[in-house]
Amino acid sequence: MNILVVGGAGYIGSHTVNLLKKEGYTPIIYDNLSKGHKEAGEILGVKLINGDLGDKERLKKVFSDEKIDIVMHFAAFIEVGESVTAPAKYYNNNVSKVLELLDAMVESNVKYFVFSSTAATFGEPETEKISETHPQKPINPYGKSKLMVEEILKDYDNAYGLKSTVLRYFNASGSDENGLIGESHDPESHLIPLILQAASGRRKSIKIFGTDYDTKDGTCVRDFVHVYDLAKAHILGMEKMKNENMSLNYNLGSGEGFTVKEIIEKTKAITGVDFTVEEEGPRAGDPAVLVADSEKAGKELGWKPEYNLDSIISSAWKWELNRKY
Ligand SMILES: NC(=O)c1ccc[n+]([C@@H]2O[C@H](COP(=O)([O-])OP(=O)(O)OC[C@H]3O[C@@H](n4cnc5c(N)ncnc54)[C@H](O)[C@@H]3O)[C@@H](O)[C@H]2O)c1
Ligand SMILES: O=c1ccn([C@@H]2O[C@H](COP(=O)(O)OP(=O)(O)O[C@H]3O[C@H](CO)[C@H](O)[C@H](O)[C@H]3O)[C@@H](O)[C@H]2O)c(=O)[nH]1
Repeated sequence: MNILVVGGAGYIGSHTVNLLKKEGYTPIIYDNLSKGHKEAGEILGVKLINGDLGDKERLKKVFSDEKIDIVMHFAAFIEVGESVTAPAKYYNNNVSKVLELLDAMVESNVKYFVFSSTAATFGEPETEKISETHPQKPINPYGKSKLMVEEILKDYDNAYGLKSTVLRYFNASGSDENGLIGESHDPESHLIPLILQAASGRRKSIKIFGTDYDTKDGTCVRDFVHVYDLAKAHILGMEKMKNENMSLNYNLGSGEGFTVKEIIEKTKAITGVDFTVEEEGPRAGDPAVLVADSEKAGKELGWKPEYNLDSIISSAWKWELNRKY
């Protein structure tokens, strides 16, 4: 099966490419390298086409030349804070350009689409854990842009029969256990890689954003899920969507929340480094608690996260100490 992985030179896309290849699929990366790393394609030995998501004619040619069966779509801008100050950038890349990709698919008769959505489509949680039936009321343009695509996908299924699997990740973390590929965002805004940069000395400290939340130690609670567990869910979701010719959606997390302070303490224990921690005011747009209810993915896909928090942090630490890009 030939799978076009749009945004496959980025963090989650590249780990999914690696798993797809290991499991016998033929992934081809399509990425404009605005944020991704061409080294990921080279290290994994996978063809990388340098192209933009919004280039419909180019995509149609790629679909035909490479005989593409399925598209996995990871490409997006991903910083919540930036989306508040530069919404046009987010609606353009995360919504308008996705329409070009979807239209290229419809015109080329490519019928299956796997979409990277996010817990940020839910906004402030109304229940302890967030299941697929939780209301979707995003509180920032990033989350809104992802929800818009979810809605567009329902209409494209009704009108054109384009089937999609929507996967809403909670906090993706961890890197390849062998240190082959890993998380490398510029700028980095994610908690675990930033803590590890404080441990390795690339950063002088880690700042805690907010210590007065209504949680057990006053810091935010998040649900961390290993990037290879997410990659596995892409394969399971894709197979079910194709076999049953139906559109699907799942929330993907471990179901367990950890506070920011707990993550820092665990990282100190795993790395053996006692780095500086500073306390700051809260970051705009951060819900206090985000924890997934992933029972539906368990029941329907047989998906269960295999990596715990320790293996998430230690795989990311290995990468931090020996980064290839
Ligand atoms: N990282 C997380 O914790 C997280 C959580 C929930 C959802 N997501 C979603 O998962 C997806 C992947 O996230 P990531 O952390 O791997 O991000 P990333 O920035 O590492 O990867 C995105 C890739 O898309 C490419 N890209 C961006 N715009 C493009 C365009 N117009 N044309 C072609 N390529 C383009 C970039 O060059 C990059 O390689 C995103 O859609 C993100 O919204 C991520
Ligand atoms: O230096 C830092 C960085 C983060 N945090 C805190 O750590 C928690 C996690 O922050 P991240 O930026 O790592 O992750 P988010 O939960 O904000 O967001 C991530 O998950 C979301 C879904 O839950 C979105 O999909 C988004 O793209 C993705 O970055 C937050 O409480 C944040 O305030 C700190 O205290 N210090």
